[in-house]
Amino acid sequence: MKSYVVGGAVRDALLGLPVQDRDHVVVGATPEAMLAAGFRPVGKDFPVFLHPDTQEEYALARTERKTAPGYHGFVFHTAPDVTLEDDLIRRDLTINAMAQGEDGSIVDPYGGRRDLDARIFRHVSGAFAEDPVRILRLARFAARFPAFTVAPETASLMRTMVAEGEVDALVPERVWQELARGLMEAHPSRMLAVLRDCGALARIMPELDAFWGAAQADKSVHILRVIDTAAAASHTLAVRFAALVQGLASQAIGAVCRRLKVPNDCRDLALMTAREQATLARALALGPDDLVTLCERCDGFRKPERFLDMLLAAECDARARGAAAYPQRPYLAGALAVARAVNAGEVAAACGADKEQIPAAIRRARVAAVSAWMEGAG
Ligand SMILES: Nc1ccn([C@@H]2O[C@H](COP(=O)(O)OP(=O)(O)OP(=O)(O)O)[C@@H](O)[C@H]2O)c(=O)n1
Repeated sequence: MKSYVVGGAVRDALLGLPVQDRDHVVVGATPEAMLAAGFRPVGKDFPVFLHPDTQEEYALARTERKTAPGYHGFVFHTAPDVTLEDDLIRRDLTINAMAQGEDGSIVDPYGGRRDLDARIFRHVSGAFAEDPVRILRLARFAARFPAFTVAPETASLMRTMVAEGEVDALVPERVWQELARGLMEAHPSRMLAVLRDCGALARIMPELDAFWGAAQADKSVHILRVIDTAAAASHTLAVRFAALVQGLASQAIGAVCRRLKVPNDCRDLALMTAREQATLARALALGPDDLVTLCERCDGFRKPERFLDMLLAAECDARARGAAAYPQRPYLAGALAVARAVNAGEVAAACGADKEQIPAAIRRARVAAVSAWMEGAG
């Protein structure tokens, strides 16, 4: 039996990047031999084992064949006569289809090194088309490695796959998982551009895809800028998602979130940011009463972090439009802090037995505090 490091670990090492996880392929072994060597079985779908000491994953070399649409329609074949080349040819991209032997030598039957040097995403074989997740993976890799371009034959294959409905067969969880990972990369705009080019964006998020319509050409340029602005500021996933979709109507955001099963925190922040856009734009002109109303409407007293996240997402939009600064953010954060500092317990106690008066009294105290703060600041 022989084992090799494969996939992302080889790619990243050759790119001079830190290697996170090392996956291994084992050739010439059987499950029984792995167990006898002390490996622990983990694979439900595939024969995968954990190394007894390093806990790294070792998979038996396998071939795969698609039998039905969607993510689960695969049968795999594993046997001691499945070669390393057999295993590598079923993989997605040439840059992910290299292996490294225990002696350090690189096994590269499909031109991965050449494509890595030329910064090209190229599919290894027709097997790429058997797994539509790979379209999303490629788009996500584009967000991570922005200098790479898509090989013309791979771009063409992806367009065919999309046209044949492959992307529609993906489960929402899987789509969101890849999108979310891509949004967290350094250049998410590249992911959107790749998805747009192959037609997948129109299937996954037609609401955003419409921004590329002729009359709206500058809108697409803007969202690409917004999302990269959010990434450059290292914002959280929720902020990045809100930054991305804030230009959509609430209904459209709701539709995207339902379709992709977007987590609640991302959805809620996106809806709130879109809803408050106009108010945030004129925040500096709001009076104390309106400022407190805004904080209340956004549930800022109970969820101040989300309020601040909304300001971050809105700031990305302003900066992507060329604003050198976004004074609304410190201003509204300041107003919320002052209003939150009002001791609601004390105000309530001062109301005595008249409990119905409490909410109005707390509100008055908050407005008074914000008003005093504005005078002090002004
Ligand atoms: N749909 C998929 C998923 C994975 N792979 C192969 O399995 C390897 C490991 O997959 P994974 O760990 O998901 O990705 P990495 O390439 O390691 O990338 P990342 O750095 O994002 O983990 C990939 O390199 C690729 O060879 C594939 O061909 N098709």
